[in-house]
Amino acid sequence: MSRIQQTFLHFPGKLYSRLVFVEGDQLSLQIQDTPGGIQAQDHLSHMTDSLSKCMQWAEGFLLVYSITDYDSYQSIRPLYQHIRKVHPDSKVPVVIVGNKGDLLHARQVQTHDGIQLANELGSLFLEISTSENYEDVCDVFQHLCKEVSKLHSLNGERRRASIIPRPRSPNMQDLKRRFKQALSSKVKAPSTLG
Ligand SMILES: Nc1nc2c(ncn2[C@@H]2O[C@H](COP(=O)(O)OP(=O)(O)OP(=O)(O)O)[C@@H](O)[C@H]2O)c(=O)[nH]1
Repeated sequence: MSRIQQTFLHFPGKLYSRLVFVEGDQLSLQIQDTPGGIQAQDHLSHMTDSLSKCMQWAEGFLLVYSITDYDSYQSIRPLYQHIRKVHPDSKVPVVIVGNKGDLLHARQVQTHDGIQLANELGSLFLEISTSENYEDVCDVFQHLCKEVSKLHSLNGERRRASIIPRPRSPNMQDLKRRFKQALSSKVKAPSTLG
C-alpha cells in the first residue's frame, strides 16, 4: 500500500481512483472527497491533522461551495490560505467551484462574488450544477488536471534548465588563436616529417 493510500485510510472521506486523458496524456488520479461543513467561523487550527496530511499529498485542489449557502462561500478563503500554508513553496493549483447553479431561486452567492474571490486568490473559477450537468464536473477536473500538468512541466523545465549549463558564447580571440595554431601546424608538418 502506498504512503498516499495509508494517509487517506485514516481520513473520514471517500477516496476515488480514476484514469483520465488530459491533452492526450493518460493520468492516474487519486481523488480525496473531504467531508463538507467546514464553516468560516471554525478556526482552521482546529482542522484535523489528517486533513492537513491529505493537503500535503495533494497536487491540486477543488474548493467547492454552494451558491445557495453563503457560509460555504465564506469558508473558501480560509481553506485556500491553509492550502498555501501547507504548500508554502509551490503554487499548487486551486480551482474554485460554485456548485448548485441550477438553484437560482435560492441563490445567496452571486457569480461575480465567485469571480472576484477567484481573481483575488489567483485561481480558476467555474460555476456549475453537478446534478444538472455531468459534463460540468468533467470540465472542472479537466481544468484542474491541466493546471497540475502545467505546473509539473514548468517545474521539470526549470529543473532541467538548472542542470544543463547554458552554452557560453564563443570567444572570438580564442577561436582565432586556435585557427592560427591549426594552420601553422599544417604548414610545419612537411618539414617536421622530412
Ligand atoms: N440542486 C442541486 N443539488 C445538488 C447539487 N449538487 C449536490 N446537490 C445535493 O446536495 C446535497 C449534498 O450533496 P453532496 O454531494 O453530498 O455534497 P458534499 O459537499 O459531498 O457534502 P458533504 O458530504 O457534507 O461533504 C445532496 O442532497 C445532493 O443531491 C446541484 O448541483 N444541484
